[in-house]
Amino acid sequence: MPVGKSEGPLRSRANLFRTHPSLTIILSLLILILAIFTSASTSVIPRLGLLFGHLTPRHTPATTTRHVTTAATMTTIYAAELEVAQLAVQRAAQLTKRVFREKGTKGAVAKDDASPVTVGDFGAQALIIAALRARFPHDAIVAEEEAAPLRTDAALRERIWRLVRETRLDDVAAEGLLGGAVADVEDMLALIDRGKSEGGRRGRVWTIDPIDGTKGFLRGGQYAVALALLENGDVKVGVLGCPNLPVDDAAPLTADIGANQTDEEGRGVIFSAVIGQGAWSRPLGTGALAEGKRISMKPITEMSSASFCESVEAGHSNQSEAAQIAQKLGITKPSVRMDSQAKYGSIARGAGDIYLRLPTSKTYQEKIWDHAAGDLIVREAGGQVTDTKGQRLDFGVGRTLATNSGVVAAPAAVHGQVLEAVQEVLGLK
Ligand SMILES: Nc1ncnc2c1ncn2[C@@H]1O[C@H](COP(=O)(O)O)[C@@H](O)[C@H]1OP(=O)(O)O
Ligand SMILES: [Mg+2]
Repeated sequence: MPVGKSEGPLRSRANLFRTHPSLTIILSLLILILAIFTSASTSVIPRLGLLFGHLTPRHTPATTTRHVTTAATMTTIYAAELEVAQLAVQRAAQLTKRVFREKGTKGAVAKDDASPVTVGDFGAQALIIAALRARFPHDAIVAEEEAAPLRTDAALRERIWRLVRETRLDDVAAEGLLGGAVADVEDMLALIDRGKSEGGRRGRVWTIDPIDGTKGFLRGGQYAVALALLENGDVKVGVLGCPNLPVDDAAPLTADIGANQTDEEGRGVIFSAVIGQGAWSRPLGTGALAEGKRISMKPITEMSSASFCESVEAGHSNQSEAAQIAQKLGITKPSVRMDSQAKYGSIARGAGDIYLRLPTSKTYQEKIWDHAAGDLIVREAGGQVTDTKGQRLDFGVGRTLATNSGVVAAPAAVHGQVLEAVQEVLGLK
């Protein structure tokens, strides 16, 4: 092809740009915008969430693929909430694990209601709320602890601040998704006190138990870092970090699962669920989220070989009534006792079958942070969760489950049978 023929148009185009420099600028801008949008699916959109809170993340497509594993990449609904909640729990668990490894009192402080709280509870709560504030700044928060004891105790405050300052995920992008570090001690106190919402049936409310099962934590047993999102009173997202449970979903519940935990390698699991999307487990890590696996409850074919879980603390659940219920059902195995919502996670993945929580007092009201995540995880794994009257747990009443009494959680197919035995023993029929 003659050279002149192909050069002609090129030269005239070059002249056009020389005579109209604004065209060069417009073209460059167009190229830049195109480049941004093609890379947006992997980097830009998730960061917009940091600016616009829950408005953007709710509609985030599978943008966070590197961190969101199978569960979330399949759908966009609550994907950002699920990812942030799991990473926040994973980060908080790094702090609680550090405290757990300390021998002795683990910084235990007496609360007004005589229940213990540790430096781990305060620190984990601050870290989780920091992530929620960064990503979903308009959401309300119902959390177990408040900063008052720290404001009057400088040594305690400093100890917790050191833990908070030093705890971060070892994956820069994951840490970035949580909004980064807490600014200073005052900010830490303010974060802890953001958890004072009254909850209720309207809008988005996160509920946090930074260390569920504090007594188990102090004893060296099971505990959980619990986080759930309620919308108009219903649980939509639930996450439980259980640092002392085996990673393997198929590992049977041993009699000693609730005791003598040493935070050894190979343990630690995150359970998660999103409404209508199933329940998942994955290893509890230190950086980006590990790959998750779908979990489901084990069908009970023979009630005689079923196992049931209950509290270690006899003051939290009536153990003698539970034994009578088990006998009535023909269950032959002794109960598996463990602290915290690790019980919900354990039955959700089929390691155990039934969880009974039988009131020990007429006046105690269960707290929403002690049940919200576990309730959804079990229901999404094929279970049914009610109170001893057979009513669904109502998380829209306020900070407590004021209208419920106890918990009966079992695979859906046998829940009716279990509830009947519960009601017979408790004299509710
Ligand atoms: N009388 C009670 N009945 C039921 N649960 C209780 C009672 N007293 C305390 N709890 C709560 O039980 C939870 C632990 O449950 P589990 O026995 O399954 O590990 C804790 O959050 C604890 O709340 P708190 O932290 O306010 O003491
Ligand atoms: Mg608790």
